Amino acid sequence: MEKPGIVVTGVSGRMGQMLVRLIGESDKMQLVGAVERPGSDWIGRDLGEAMGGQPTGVIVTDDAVSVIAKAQAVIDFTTPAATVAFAELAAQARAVHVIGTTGLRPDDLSAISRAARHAPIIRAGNMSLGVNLLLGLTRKVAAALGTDWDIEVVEAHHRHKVDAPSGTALMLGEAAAEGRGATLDELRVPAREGMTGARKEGSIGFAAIRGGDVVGEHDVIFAAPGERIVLRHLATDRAIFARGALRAALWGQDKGPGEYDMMDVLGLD
Ligand SMILES: NC(=O)C1=CN([C@@H]2O[C@H](COP(=O)(O)OP(=O)(O)OC[C@H]3O[C@@H](n4cnc5c(N)ncnc54)[C@H](OP(=O)(O)O)[C@@H]3O)[C@@H](O)[C@H]2O)C=CC1
Ligand SMILES: O=C(O)C1=N[C@H](C(=O)O)C[C@H](O)C1
Repeated sequence: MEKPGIVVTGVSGRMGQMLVRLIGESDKMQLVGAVERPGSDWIGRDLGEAMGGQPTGVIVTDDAVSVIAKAQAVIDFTTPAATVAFAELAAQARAVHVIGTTGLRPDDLSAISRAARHAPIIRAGNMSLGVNLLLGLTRKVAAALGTDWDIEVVEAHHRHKVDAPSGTALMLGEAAAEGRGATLDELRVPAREGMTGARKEGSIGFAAIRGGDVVGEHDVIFAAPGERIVLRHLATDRAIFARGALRAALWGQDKGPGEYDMMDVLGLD
């Protein structure tokens, strides 16, 4: 069988470049397209050269339609608006769409669900094995402890991150809420400031730190009088996310239309 052809969107970005490097090292897939934002100074350049290395023959384009039309998978770590547009294009091409983009709003998620009627979409706010294992642990611990244990999710990321709380923090909050038989919307407390009043029993709080080059750190804190449990994931290399995304692109090749996540890919559910 021929190796699946992959299009990477947002190729000049932190995740885009990491994906291109790992696809170059893989013998299971091939890069067939590199997409950037219209107006980017990478457009029209050889991708390898733009990344500071040898020419690859892949020219960076803003014409996503033409490259996605010949791809088996699109791997997408960009922005919510771009991701919604790519979901429609991938659906038209019946290509697997792997979405790592975070900060998606309810309208974006509805558009993604519509696209998933035509092709498989695999979306996760965190594609690492460690975080996806942590989701299960968080659900279990939350289910085992009563509401006298306060749950707080604290995350830290690099100074360039534009959304908060992180997609991972929200997934961890959802897992904790699920463990308590509720939805996150019911229990979530947004970032605190000012005279907030005392903590509401059973709520789930979030706090975000931004600075330097932190790749991604997440703590789920369970705090009770006299003791605390802290579940922690530390990412020190973006390759963990890219490897998960590549695995998802291959996993999706024989799947029908629908929405999937990394728990499905990793067989963790
Ligand atoms: N699920 C996961 O495991 C992970 C998710 N992420 C998420 O992935 C996203 C990207 O992160 P990161 O790589 O750090 O961000 P970057 O800003 O480094 O990369 C995003 C790239 O997308 C490009 N882009 C923006 N709009 C378009 C468009 N319309 N068409 C094509 N390309 C476009 C940007 O171009 P330009 O800069 O020129 O605007 C940029 O190159 C974020 O939402 C982040 O939270 C990150 C890591 C792991
Ligand atoms: O923007 C990032 O960098 C990351 N984003 C994802 C998130 O929002 O959780 C995943 C990871 O933490 C890195």
